Amino acid sequence: MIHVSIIGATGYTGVELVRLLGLRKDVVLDHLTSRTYAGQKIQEVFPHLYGSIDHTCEEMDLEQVTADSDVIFVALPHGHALPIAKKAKEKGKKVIDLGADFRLKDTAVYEEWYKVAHTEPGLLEEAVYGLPEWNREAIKDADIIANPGCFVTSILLGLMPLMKKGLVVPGSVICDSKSGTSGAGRSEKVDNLFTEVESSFKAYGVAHHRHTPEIEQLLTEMSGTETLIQFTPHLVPMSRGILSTIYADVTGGHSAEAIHAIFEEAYAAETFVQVLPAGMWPMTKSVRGTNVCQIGVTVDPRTGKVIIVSVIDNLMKGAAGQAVQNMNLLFGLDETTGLNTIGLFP
Ligand SMILES: NC(=O)C1=CN([C@@H]2O[C@H](COP(=O)(O)OP(=O)(O)OC[C@H]3O[C@@H](n4cnc5c(N)ncnc54)[C@H](OP(=O)(O)O)[C@@H]3O)[C@@H](O)[C@H]2O)C=CC1
Ligand SMILES: CC(=O)N[C@@H](CCC(=O)OP(=O)(O)O)C(=O)O
Repeated sequence: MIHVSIIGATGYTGVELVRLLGLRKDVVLDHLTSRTYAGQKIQEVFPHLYGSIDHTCEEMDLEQVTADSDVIFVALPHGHALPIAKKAKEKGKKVIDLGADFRLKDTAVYEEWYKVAHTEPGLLEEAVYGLPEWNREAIKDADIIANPGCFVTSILLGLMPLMKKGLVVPGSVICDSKSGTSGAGRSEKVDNLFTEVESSFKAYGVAHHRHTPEIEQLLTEMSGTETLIQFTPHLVPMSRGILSTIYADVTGGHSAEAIHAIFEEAYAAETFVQVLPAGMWPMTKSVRGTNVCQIGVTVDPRTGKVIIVSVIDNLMKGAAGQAVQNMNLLFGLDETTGLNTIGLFP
């Protein structure tokens, strides 16, 4: 049995972890923490869990959580995973952080983009970036896993086959991403009110979104060449889903067929990345509720640009699903355990 605690179990990613792990026969949910709902049954806070998950939310007692758990999922705002990971490490327990505290390797970059002091540079050095399709072997032996950002996952999976082959012209990448509102979390924000979001569509974080350095760090690692990108996120009136359209110049004048073949080969063995046949383009609804990333790719023969369209469910492959995939790897399980579902369509 794997003993699991979820810190921040009443946020959107936390409750998705509860949904994914709560009925597993090989998992015991030890502690579900929340400040607001401490003392309340989670099935009363979230009626979709009614009759399935009987746990009561509690305030976090870090000593107890780290004593009881084999793995601790941290689904809190940035900065809050640092003391938890420190205590877990002292007690020899694993941490999977859904936030950004262990993603950026340079503390100065973290502090510049997140405006939070990084108090655990030593732990940062040993944390492993949790994108299994890139880093599978390292994840298996990690103590601290930095689960990637949601936009980041869609963009990295979209570009990885070309970056690994060094085919992308540095500085040419433009990432244009759209997210549903659950990407912003469950706390009250005027920007996420129905009346603000409904019948509308807007860009935000233009030229300064905090996923930019994370994407650049990973693309640089993948290609071995310092890579800057242009990234613009947008908010669209849907609850779940991310669609990223990525444009890049490639070296060597490859045809659409050749580029498509590179993607098919790169992901042939990957359960959670599906390269669609030429001419078929992904939509967010196809991956809703799944841990799958679907990718469409072509080359525009007029401009020579590669166009990649990548979709994920931000709460699944973009957060909780990927975190469970990482947990499966950590505990030597089949990576797909508990994640084999087909999307909810329509
Ligand atoms: N939503 C998404 O699509 C994705 C989110 N992430 C990241 O995952 C983490 C969780 O996100 P998400 O679930 O959306 O967030 P939510 O805002 O939905 O939930 C946050 C959770 O943390 C608790 N919390 C909030 N503030 C504090 C605090 N100051 N101290 C302790 N607990 C706090 C909340 O409960 P309470 O206030 O009751 O304690 C709640 O359980 C964040 O770091 C986010 O950036 C990553 C990828 C995708
Ligand atoms: C729609 C929306 O607001 N999305 C969030 C991204 C959430 C995410 O991936 O989380 P991390 O903060 O863990 O990187 C945003 O743009 O900030």
